[in-house]
Amino acid sequence: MRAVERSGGDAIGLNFFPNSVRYVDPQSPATGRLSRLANELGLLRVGVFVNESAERMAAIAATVGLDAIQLHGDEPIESAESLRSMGWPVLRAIKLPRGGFAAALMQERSAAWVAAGCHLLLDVDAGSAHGGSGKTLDWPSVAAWAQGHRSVGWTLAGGLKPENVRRAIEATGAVSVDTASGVECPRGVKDESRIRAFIAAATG
Ligand SMILES: O=C(O)c1ccccc1N[C@@H]1O[C@H](COP(=O)(O)O)[C@@H](O)[C@H]1O
Repeated sequence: MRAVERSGGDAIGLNFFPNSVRYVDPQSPATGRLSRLANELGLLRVGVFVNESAERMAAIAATVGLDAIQLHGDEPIESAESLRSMGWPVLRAIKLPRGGFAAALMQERSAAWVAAGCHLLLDVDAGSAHGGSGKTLDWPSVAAWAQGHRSVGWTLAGGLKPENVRRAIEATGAVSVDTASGVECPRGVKDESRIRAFIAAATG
């Protein structure tokens, strides 16, 4: 976490999906300590959830101390509306095919979430794993959609790593990027040098 802050990163993700290799227990004192340290370092704390009720997400967010909630499953739009009405910033993962996709598909999958006040997180459809696939999107397709939707807030995710994040930014015009597996070695364990290299490549 200190590597994120020292290198100029601005957020961390706390993953509350029990099937994920990155899962952290919301009841564990260690998770609360992690959250407090992130807050002291000025990092935004994003909770990653899959198919939890809005009430449970809000309760975990309040207990652990989160700044935003990332919906990365098949949640209904009502979950986002409910969280937004409670004042929580919401990021909605829009899961897209690996190959090229039409801007109309992206529009169809994202319009209601934008209308509900969500920030979009564009990721590859990882099936039952939901996220953390390490696979990249078709960046030209992302760029084609983004050019027509300049007022929409979005973040690029999906297989980003030190070796490709600069190319991804240049190809898509992303102003914010997110990664999970791309800064790990071995899988599931964050690697300080990869975090530094990722942020340097993204911001350089
Ligand atoms: O990381 C996970 O295990 C995960 C599980 C379930 C939902 C989301 C998850 N992570 C998110 O997936 C994207 C892409 O990950 P990657 O960079 O391709 O490894 C990432 O932004 C995480 O927020």
